[in-house]
Amino acid sequence: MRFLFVGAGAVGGYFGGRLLEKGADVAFLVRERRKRQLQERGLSIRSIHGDFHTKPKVITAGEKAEPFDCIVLSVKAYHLDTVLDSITPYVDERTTILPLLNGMAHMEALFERFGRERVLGGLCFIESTLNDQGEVEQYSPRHDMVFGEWDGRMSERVKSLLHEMEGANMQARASDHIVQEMWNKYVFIATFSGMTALMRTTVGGVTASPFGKELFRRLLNEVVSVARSIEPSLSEEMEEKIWRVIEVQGPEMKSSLSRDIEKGLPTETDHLHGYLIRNAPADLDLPLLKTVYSHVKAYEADREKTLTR
Ligand SMILES: NC(=O)C1=CN([C@@H]2O[C@H](COP(=O)(O)OP(=O)(O)OC[C@H]3O[C@@H](n4cnc5c(N)ncnc54)[C@H](OP(=O)(O)O)[C@@H]3O)[C@@H](O)[C@H]2O)C=CC1
Ligand SMILES: CC(C)(CO)C(=O)C(=O)O
Repeated sequence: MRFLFVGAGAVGGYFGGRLLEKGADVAFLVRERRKRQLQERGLSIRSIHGDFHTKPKVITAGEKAEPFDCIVLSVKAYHLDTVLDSITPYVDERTTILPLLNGMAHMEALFERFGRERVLGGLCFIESTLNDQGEVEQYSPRHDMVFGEWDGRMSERVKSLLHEMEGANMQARASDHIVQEMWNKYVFIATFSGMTALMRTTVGGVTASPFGKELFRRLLNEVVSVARSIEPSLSEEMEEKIWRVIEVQGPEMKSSLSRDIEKGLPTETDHLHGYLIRNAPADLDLPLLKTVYSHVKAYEADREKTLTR
């Protein structure tokens, strides 16, 4: 199976690298600067699960290549529009598109562009980042990728993807309820990234602060209320289950959105928090979610001003 990972960042670089390590056929679609970096220094993973270094195959948008069997999307949400155009030449009837982005809004764009039958649901649970040398640093015990058909079928393509990933130094799992799992992850990350970004600290820093735990729980409650208004099939127990997941995170854990703020980069708050607010019923009171969103948007506006000065 030929894989194309779109973006060789924290997530794509990690999972694409792990598949290369096991001998899979993987190429990365990257932009010029990252291409030069990967050609000069190679792809390096520094991880609690073991380091790995390789010289990967890289292509840039527009370069000639046969369509791929599986295109894994691992870019930030605000790069998705450009990426949809870039991958179109590499998609044909054999291609499966597997997005690993946090959130849900990208699914609508993918279904619209490529048709539902081309796209799997997907998510990952991993804490990783690119350091200033362009190496992937990976910290969390979990390095999980989950994917599945939108209707829950255990299809042949899901089985063969799983087969390709077997034996790689990562946890790959097929899900027969990927919609619920993606929402669970979305609710988790909207809450987790929201609180850690708002308070500019780790999960342990939030919960040790005077009202941190209480605010965390209230934000979770708001996010679950919106999620269940958008997707009524979501289970009633999800709030309790996600709270338990938040509670067992290591105290040093941070979100990729917080790391982006620390690095002075744009964030996915429009995709994560903005999407929920835009799609919430008008009478739902969302004071904490709106505080998170306004806070991160204010950071983004200041960042823009500094860049244009
Ligand atoms: N990091 C984490 O711990 C986790 C992240 N996620 C989610 O995974 C997704 C990806 O995040 P993450 O890997 O952290 O992000 P990164 O910013 O680390 O990586 C994204 C990569 O995409 C590349 N890119 C951007 N535009 C293009 C383009 N047009 N063509 C090719 N490559 C492009 C960027 O390359 P460059 O700018 O160098 O050109 C960058 O290296 C997000 O939705 C995030 O929320 C989910 C779970 C955990
Ligand atoms: C919280 C975490 C690390 C879990 O995968 C994540 O999804 C993110 O930071 O974007």
